[in-house]
Amino acid sequence: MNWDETGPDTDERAHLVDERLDDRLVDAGADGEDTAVEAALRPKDLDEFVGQEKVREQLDLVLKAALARGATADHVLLSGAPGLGKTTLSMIIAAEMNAPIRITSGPAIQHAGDLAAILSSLQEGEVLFLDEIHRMSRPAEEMLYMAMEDFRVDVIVGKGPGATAIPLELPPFTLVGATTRAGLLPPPLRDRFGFTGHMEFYSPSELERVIHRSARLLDVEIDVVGAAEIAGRSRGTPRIANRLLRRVRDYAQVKADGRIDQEIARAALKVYEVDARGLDRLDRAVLGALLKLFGGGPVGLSTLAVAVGEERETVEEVAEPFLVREGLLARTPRGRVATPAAWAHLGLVAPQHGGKGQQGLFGA
Ligand SMILES: Nc1ncnc2c1ncn2[C@@H]1O[C@H](COP(=O)(O)OP(=O)(O)OP(=O)(O)O)[C@@H](O)[C@H]1O
Ligand SMILES: [Mg+2]
Repeated sequence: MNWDETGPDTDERAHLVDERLDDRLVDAGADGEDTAVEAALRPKDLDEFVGQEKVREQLDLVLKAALARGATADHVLLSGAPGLGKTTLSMIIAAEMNAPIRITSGPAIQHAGDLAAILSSLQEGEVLFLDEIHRMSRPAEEMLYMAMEDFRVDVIVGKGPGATAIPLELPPFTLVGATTRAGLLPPPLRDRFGFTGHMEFYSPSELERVIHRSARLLDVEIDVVGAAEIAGRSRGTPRIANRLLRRVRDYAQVKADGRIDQEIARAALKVYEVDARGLDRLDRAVLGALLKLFGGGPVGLSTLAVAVGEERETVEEVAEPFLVREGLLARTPRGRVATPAAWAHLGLVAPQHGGKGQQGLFGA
């Protein structure tokens, strides 16, 4: 039997993975605590927004030009991994345009009627932020095409053969769509955005600036090396940087005088098992199994998952993306393979022949 046919479907899988992510300090998704404090840490205008130079510069032009023309800004699509600042940027767009913002998300719009209700209540120039836009229902998506292009929706009245479409004019508005999966957007939708900003991972020095800024807002004293230490472990993601900062602050308050320096940051992140490159226990378990049990691979995903006592999905979707991004692990047609950097990172010595021992063929 094919595992894929009997395994959980995509939604169940996402749920499984979500649960698994909940207790991870280095997960880029927002947890309850993040949501509560993020509002306070969000930059309020483009100047305060750290990094993303290209997107910022391009967006600045789009917005300034619209303001100068006294027009509503073009629709904006923001794509990028979780925690890189899409929601933040959408709020900045509204602020820069001196416009109100309405916030909703793809999963919240089940029926086209839900979207019609939102669209028809927009004010002129309002920013509509549609988070997770790739998760909208098909009929809503089609309604959105027309709304974006012609500022018009057809409201269907009645059912069956007697149903009639009543066209409804909409005031001009700016749609800001956000997605972590730009590839899942149907091309007709993607094409209707006047501007698409791809958010990149942040450099360590950009994250240092994020950390210093947040520390100021949280009223925490932190020195340059302490901030660098946290930045280096934040996986290129401001949300993780802010979260690690809060955990290090806890440690500094309980174990020291509240000030954060390199020593405090290191000791705190040791307690939370986030290593110098930002790998946590799960990441290291996967990498450790690959190296110690399978000689660096190649080994199949299922075998690797069993070896670390995790679900396949957890290994594939939670641990691997970052390991691949860091150049520690490669996915090959024959299975998972560790890179020389992985051996070095775990302080192990690779066997001769580049680690492609015969034992690796078992799981492939
Ligand atoms: N460029 C930035 N400068 C400073 N802080 C930032 C920046 N980008 C993001 N942050 C901080 O990171 C946190 C997460 O950002 P945000 O919620 O905008 O991410 P997101 O891309 O919308 O994530 P998700 O995909 O999970 O919705 C915010 O609290 C914000 O303070
Ligand atoms: Mg968001």
